Amino acid sequence: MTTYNLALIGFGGVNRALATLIRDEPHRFAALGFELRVVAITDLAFGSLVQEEGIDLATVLAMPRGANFEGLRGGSSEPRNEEVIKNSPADIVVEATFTSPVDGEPAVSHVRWALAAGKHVVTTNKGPVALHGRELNALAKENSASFEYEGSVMSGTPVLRLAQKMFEGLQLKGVQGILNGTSNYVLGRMEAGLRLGEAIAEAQEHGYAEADPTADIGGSDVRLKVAILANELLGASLHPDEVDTIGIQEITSDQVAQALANGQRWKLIGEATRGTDGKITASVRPATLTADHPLAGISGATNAVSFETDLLGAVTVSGPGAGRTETAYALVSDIAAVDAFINGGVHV
Ligand SMILES: NC(=O)C1=CN([C@@H]2O[C@H](COP(=O)(O)OP(=O)(O)OC[C@H]3O[C@@H](n4cnc5c(N)ncnc54)[C@H](O)[C@@H]3O)[C@@H](O)[C@H]2O)C=CC1
Ligand SMILES: N[C@@H](CC=O)C(=O)O
Repeated sequence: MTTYNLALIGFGGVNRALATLIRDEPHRFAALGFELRVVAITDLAFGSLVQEEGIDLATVLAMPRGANFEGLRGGSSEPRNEEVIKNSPADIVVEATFTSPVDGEPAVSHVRWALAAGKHVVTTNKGPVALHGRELNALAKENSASFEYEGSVMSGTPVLRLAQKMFEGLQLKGVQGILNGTSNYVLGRMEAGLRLGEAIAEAQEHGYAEADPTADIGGSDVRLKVAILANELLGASLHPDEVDTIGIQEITSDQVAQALANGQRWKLIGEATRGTDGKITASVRPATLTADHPLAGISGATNAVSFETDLLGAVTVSGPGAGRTETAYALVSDIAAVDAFINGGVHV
């Protein structure tokens, strides 16, 4: 059976959930026809660790926050990201550091270094895809490497591959969705009477929120996702700055209660639409939806996206939009796509 060597860049909620799956559920990967070995980890907090024969995941997963890799063989308290990405014996670089909605860094550099070195990249980080997707896909092609990012939109729910594979022969006219788990969770908890700050703290505990949750609440997380959907599925060349964005930060508990009393729910809606002139316009804004709207019933960290098609009308997909293990699954599906790429199988 093929063994893929992984370098985990970022050892927070998502990559720790992936490491836990690799440690506890090797049969899941064996069923896909490969096994996974983590040969390197880097993280701002833990430093870096390289062990060619494979890192003992039980040991590193048991390390508390505040500890670092110095003292372990091949370990350092410095996060030597560039050295690890370029020189470790990893076949696949798993990028799950923090998302910058402004310039995508440091993740953009991580992805560039890996692809330029001919290493495959799987990532849940929206920044590189939304801000530099075209350039990075070209770099991947140039270096015969695979660049996979299913988890950049709607966590483990496979919206990108589903639309790319299953909507063949249809024309997509637009997409509209609830694309942020944290804000949707927060709005639901405000309906239950919590204050905004209390609800955000709960979302952080569940692992839904960004490192800086103003990205969730202020709409910049959805702006990146809308740009990705527009560029990947509608053939646009949209920069996230071109997506008019209003978040939910100004929505008050009174407004939430008032809407409920009127049979409505506040939702943060991201959309991209192809106009009659072919131009794609996109926006993110809060809206009150009546109960009969297909997105009104989407609660908690669940997300949903409606694809507006020419022959079927609206096709709506819903599923987890955030969560550590749910997002780690996106990486599993991306690694399976890398495997298919390497073996000349079906690859989107
Ligand atoms: N948690 C979720 O539900 C989802 C997360 N994502 C994305 O996945 C990525 C990871 O998310 P989480 O694991 O939840 O975040 P997290 O905040 O738990 O972990 C990120 C880790 O990256 C490390 N890090 C930050 N900058 C670094 C640098 N320059 N070098 C090395 N390490 C660095 C941090 O120390 C932290 O341990 C983010 O980009 C996020 O937007 C995407 C979909 C869903
Ligand atoms: N913080 C994001 C995580 C996934 O992208 C969210 O809440 O949706």
